[in-house]
This record gives sequence, structure tokens and C-alpha cells, in this order.
Amino acid sequence: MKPVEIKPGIYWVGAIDWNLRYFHGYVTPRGTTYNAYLIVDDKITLVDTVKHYLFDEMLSRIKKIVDPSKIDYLVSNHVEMDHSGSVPKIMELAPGAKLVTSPQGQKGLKRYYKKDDWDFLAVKSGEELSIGSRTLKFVHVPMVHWPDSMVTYIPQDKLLLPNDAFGQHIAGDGRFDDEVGWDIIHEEAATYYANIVLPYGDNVNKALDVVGRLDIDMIAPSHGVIWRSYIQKILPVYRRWAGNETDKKALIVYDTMWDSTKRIALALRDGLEDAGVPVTMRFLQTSHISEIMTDLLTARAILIGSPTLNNGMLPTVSAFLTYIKGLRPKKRIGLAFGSYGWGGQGAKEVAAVMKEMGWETPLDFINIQYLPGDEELESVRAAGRKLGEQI
Ligand SMILES: Cc1cc2nc3c(=O)[nH]c(=O)nc-3n(C[C@H](O)[C@H](O)[C@H](O)COP(=O)(O)O)c2cc1C
Repeated sequence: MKPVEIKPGIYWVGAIDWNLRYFHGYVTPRGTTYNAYLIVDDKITLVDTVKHYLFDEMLSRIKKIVDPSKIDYLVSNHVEMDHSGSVPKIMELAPGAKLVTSPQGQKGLKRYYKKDDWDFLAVKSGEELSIGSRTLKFVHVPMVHWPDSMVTYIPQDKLLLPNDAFGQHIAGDGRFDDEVGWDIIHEEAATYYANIVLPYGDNVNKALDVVGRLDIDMIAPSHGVIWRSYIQKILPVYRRWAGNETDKKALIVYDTMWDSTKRIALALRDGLEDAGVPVTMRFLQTSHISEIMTDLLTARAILIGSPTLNNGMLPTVSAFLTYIKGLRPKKRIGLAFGSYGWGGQGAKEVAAVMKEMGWETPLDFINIQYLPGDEELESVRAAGRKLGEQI
């Protein structure tokens, strides 16, 4: 388990979680990494740590470079336990270390680890800390994606350590973006953004303004690969995501018990395609809601279908809606649809959630009793066409 020198005197000493497939609610088919960075200067500094069960892996990498008891500063950019999980053990090994974090970070770390004897250095946004030939500059980025979040910038190395921002869940032998390739990283960065960062677009924009003023040639996040070749490609993409900018395309998400709602979904697809709108279809029994979020990130029209079950929508659909309500995608055009037997509350409830989220709903929700007939499907197709013309 070797460390990787990413800049002269700066090492990746993180850990690779090859087997992780589920991360607080979203699926991670490629696993992930927890990235920690060791800076060897007059003051030995470790930026972030790894999930608790991978502590030994990180430690073995650190030991190949320095004696861990010599660590002077431990920077905690973010309290969440995938990055702070090994803070207690490092503080035990390096009792003289100062724990550098934001004031909110100090509060959060105290709440999680119940340690009163840690020597905290709570830094303000913009504050600098000299560690010898380098200066660490800390910038708070609250709610990207917790209140304590901050980034660490090292001007002498043109290096930004932004913690979760620009992260992606990829485990692999390559540490750098160009070793993995744009398509995979772009997809994983999109999934990460859609499932973690999407609600905080305004804060991301502010953070991007700050980043835009910095001289940077490397961005080393806390998950996945390090950006060095695709920085100029990912920055504008992040801007688009932060601004809820979407493409002229539609996403149809549905569940069904006896296929009536599916037939409506297919007719809507045909109508949208008539209008020249590309369509992605997602069936809630076979696609995980976190994967669907990646499609939703760039789709302008979102059509969601549910039959009525016991006076409401299907639980799979309500779980999906609960998830997207929290992630707050904006500037979307919505259409609810479904099949029912007598009361018909399912599609009605979906439409109400779309309104609550502030989506435009130019067409009334579609609700068809039992199995839709040919004529009904023709009118659904026409509705799809009409919606497509407005996207
Ligand atoms: C267990 C069960 C409960 C149902 N409850 C309701 C209900 O409360 N209100 C209603 O309008 N229809 C209800 N229905 C009827 C379905 O909504 C109807 O069969 C519909 O066409 C199913 O659409 P699907 O083929 O897309 O699953 C129920 C059906 C089942 C199987």
C-alpha cells in the first residue's frame, strides 16, 4: 500500500473502499475512495482522514513517509465520518497535533467524538496558516454540503483540497482523472452531484466564484480521482448543475402493478419522441432512485407515473418523490400520470408534489381508469407531443 506523491512533498495517503456498494442511500457500483493528503513541510500536516475501518490502510501509507507521531496539524475540512472517522486514532498517535477545522467543524467533531482534550484551532474563512514553505488558506463553503464544510488551498502548489466538492465514487488503481477517462468520471461526478450536492446550488455558485479567483492546476477531492487534466472541463459543468440548467430531454419514471401505468408511460414516450424530445425511461422496480437522479440532473421534463394503491400512490413512487423533494431540483417541467380503479388518488398526489416543488406543470395530470384503450392511448400520445413542444 504505497502513498502517491501528487505534488513534490504532498502525498495521497487515503484508502480504497473496493467493496462499498451502498452509501447513505445511494448505490455506488464502482466503490469509492476516502482521500487523505499528507504535506511534508516544516510542520507535518495531514488533510482529512478515512472511514474508521480503513484506518490501518491510511496509516501504513503515512508510515512510509513520516513517523505519524510527528504530525503537527490535522486539518478536518468536513465532519462527516467518512472523512473524520480516523481523527480519534490520529489524535491518539500524534498527541501534540492541533486539530484545524472551521468553528462549525469544531462543534460537530465534539458532538461526534466526545473528546474534550483535543487541541482545536478553529479557523475563520480566509484565514491562513503557515506550515513552512507553504501556506494553507482555508475557505468556508457552508452547506457544500454540511454547515462545517471548508476547503483548503495551497497557493504555492496551485492545489485545492475541496473535500466533497468535485468528488466521485470510484475505486480504482488510478489516482488521477486522465488515468480513468472523462466519460466515467463525468458520469460519477454527475451521480455524486445529483445525490449529494444538488440542493445547495447557490452555495456551490458562491464557492465556484471563490475557486475561479484562485490559481489552480490540481483539485484533489476527498472521494475518487484527482483532477489535473479535466479541470477546465468540469468547472463549467459544475456551473450548469449549480444553476439547474438542463437539456431538451425528458425522463419518465414510473411503477405499475398490472401494466396500465406502463402503457401510459410508453404512449407519453411516443408523443415526446414525435416532438423530437429524447426520452429516458426508468422503472422503479429495476432502477435505484439514486441512479435515476443522474438522469434527472440534466432532464428538463420529468414525468412520473403511479397507479393508485389503497387510496394513494405506490410506496416506490412516494419514496422517489420524498428523495427528490429533499434534493430540490428546480426549473423542471412536470407531468403526473397513472391508472386507477375507483378513487384515483395516486396520480393526483404525484401532481401535488410537483406543484409543491415549484415545477411548471403546463398539462393537467393524466389519470385513466383500469386498462387504457387505444383511443385513450392516442390522446395520451397527443399530450406527450404537446408537452414535448413546450420543452
Ligand atoms: C391491492 C390494490 C389496491 C388498490 N387500491 C385502489 C384504491 O385505493 N383506489 C383506486 O382507485 N384503485 C385502487 N386499485 C386499483 C388499481 O389502481 C387499478 O387496478 C389500476 O389500473 C392499476 O394500475 P397498474 O396496472 O398500472 O398497476 C387497487 C389495486 C390493487 C391491486
